[in-house]
Amino acid sequence: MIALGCDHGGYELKQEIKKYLDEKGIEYKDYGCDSLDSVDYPVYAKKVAHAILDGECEKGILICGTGIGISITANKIKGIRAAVCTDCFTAEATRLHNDANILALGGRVVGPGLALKIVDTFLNTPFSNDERHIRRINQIETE
Ligand SMILES: O=C[C@H](O)[C@H](O)[C@H](O)COP(=O)(O)O
Repeated sequence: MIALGCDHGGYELKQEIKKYLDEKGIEYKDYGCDSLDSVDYPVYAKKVAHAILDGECEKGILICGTGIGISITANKIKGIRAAVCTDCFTAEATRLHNDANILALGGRVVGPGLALKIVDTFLNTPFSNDERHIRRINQIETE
């Protein structure tokens, strides 16, 4: 199950991502927002982060205008590793190396074509389980 969340700056891209996940038969839960009306991104970052930490969802996708505010918020929560990605290389690397559990996207930065490829890469790349990456992730968690 994938947790989705956005603010008004990410709403349109979230709709595209939902269509894509429907086509692929990937289950998701949408934690809002539900329109283009102006809202505060921390609300949705926290909902998605807690859905992952509570075990309701395995991974999350958060979208705001840039992906930055929403990822900063999510990364304040222990156990969350949110990565802003604007390309597929980074999306793959953050799964392999950082075991990122949230993909953050900028609805005002990436177009839907690229965004869907980034989503696909993020969701389909497993963590490497490499000892050096586990060691480093553990150092993040103990800070
Ligand atoms: O990092 C923050 C996000 O990009 C927000 O989506 C953005 O700040 C919203 O801006 P505005 O309220 O001007 O639409």
